Amino acid sequence: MQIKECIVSAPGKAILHGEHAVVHGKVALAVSLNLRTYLRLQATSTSKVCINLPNINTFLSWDVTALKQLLPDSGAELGNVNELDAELVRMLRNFVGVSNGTLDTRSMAILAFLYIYLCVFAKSGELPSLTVSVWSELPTGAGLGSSAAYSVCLAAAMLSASGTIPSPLSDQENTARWGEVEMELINRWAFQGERIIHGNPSGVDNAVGTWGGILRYRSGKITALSRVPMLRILLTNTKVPRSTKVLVAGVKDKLNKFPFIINPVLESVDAVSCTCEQTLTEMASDTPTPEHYNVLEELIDINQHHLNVIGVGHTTLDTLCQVTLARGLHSKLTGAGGGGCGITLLRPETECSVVQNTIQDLRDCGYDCWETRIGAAGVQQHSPLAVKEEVLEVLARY
Ligand SMILES: Nc1ncnc2c1ncn2[C@@H]1O[C@H](COP(=O)(O)OP(=O)(O)O)[C@@H](O)[C@H]1O
Ligand SMILES: C[C@@](O)(CCOP(=O)(O)O)CC(=O)O
Ligand SMILES: [Mg+2]
Repeated sequence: MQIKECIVSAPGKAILHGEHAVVHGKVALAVSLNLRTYLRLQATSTSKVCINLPNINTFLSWDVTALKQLLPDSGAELGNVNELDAELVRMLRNFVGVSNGTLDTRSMAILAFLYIYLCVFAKSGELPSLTVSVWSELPTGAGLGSSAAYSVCLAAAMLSASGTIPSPLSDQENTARWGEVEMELINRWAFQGERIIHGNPSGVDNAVGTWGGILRYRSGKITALSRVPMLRILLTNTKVPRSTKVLVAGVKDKLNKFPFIINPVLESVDAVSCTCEQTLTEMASDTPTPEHYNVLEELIDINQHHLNVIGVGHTTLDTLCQVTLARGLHSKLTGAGGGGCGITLLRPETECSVVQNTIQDLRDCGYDCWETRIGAAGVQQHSPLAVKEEVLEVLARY
């Protein structure tokens, strides 16, 4: 088989409103970030499959012959793109030696890689030897969708390398995007990767990683919001580690235990997302007014309280809210919570000195804090010429 080498990237995301509620069929609004995960796939003649994941200090390889033994004898279809093949996941767990229910970050990343590799290449008839290296600008496990960006890159690279989807790069272009049909397929395989890492993902993160921009997401229905004002957002990483899988499972337990208490909270989060969407649409079609920003701030405060009610807050996130409020700015957690990252809305009239002082206050708390640009492009393929030198250097190191 002729393996097509490639470099792909996908963005991280911030959820404006609707995290957790979206897992239970409610609306979420999410934006892509200008922080990306990059993956380089190279063909080799070593008869080995190698994976290099420097962000999580994981470097492994397997003989292709050993991996072939995981394929069904009968030539039966392996891993349907629309559902997770539980038997294959069980075999892979045995193969890499992890127990069911493990939360070990490395194991999840490896399982997702092997699962997508086996399913995609088994369909194309042959398991090739190759080396995959992944490097991300995103903090891992901090609420900015690193797992989804990783899964989107895995899906795009393997579908492209196997020839399942064509390369979008032309001679004149150094960076290009796939068409709708290919992106749909990338998104579906990425969702299976997210399932392995998260347990029960809503699919919003991989949708943003694939399409980029600003999306409304509900039960698999993705709507791109084309008319939105340019929002200025501060991102703060409390650096408290947490696992999306554990937090999502915790909300489910609470919902099962107190359905009449938690369901109305999730309904209210849904209404917050819808009101935010309406406000953003109004702001884009008219000149944004201070009153619009007051509404956005109130929605942030309401949602942050709701997220505390459903048990995904953290004292460091409370501190983030208090510190920014002391400077007149409103914050909420973003992603799964329990630590990780929060977002702070900046108003157009917020003075530069206020932003700088807020960033310093948050850094004094031991947090990372920076202003971000939202709405970056979704999954892309790059020629080496189009990749920043420092990223290429890390990818080429292994
Ligand atoms: N660059 C990366 N390299 C390897 N694995 C990654 C990378 N980024 C994310 N992952 C996988 O995703 C997991 C983090 O996912 P998650 O808990 O959902 O946090 P988040 O998606 O908010 O960053 C990691 O433990 C790892 O398994
Ligand atoms: C909590 C949730 O809504 C978002 C999780 O995002 P992250 O993995 O924390 O970046 C889960 C999901 O939508 O699958
Ligand atoms: Mg995640």
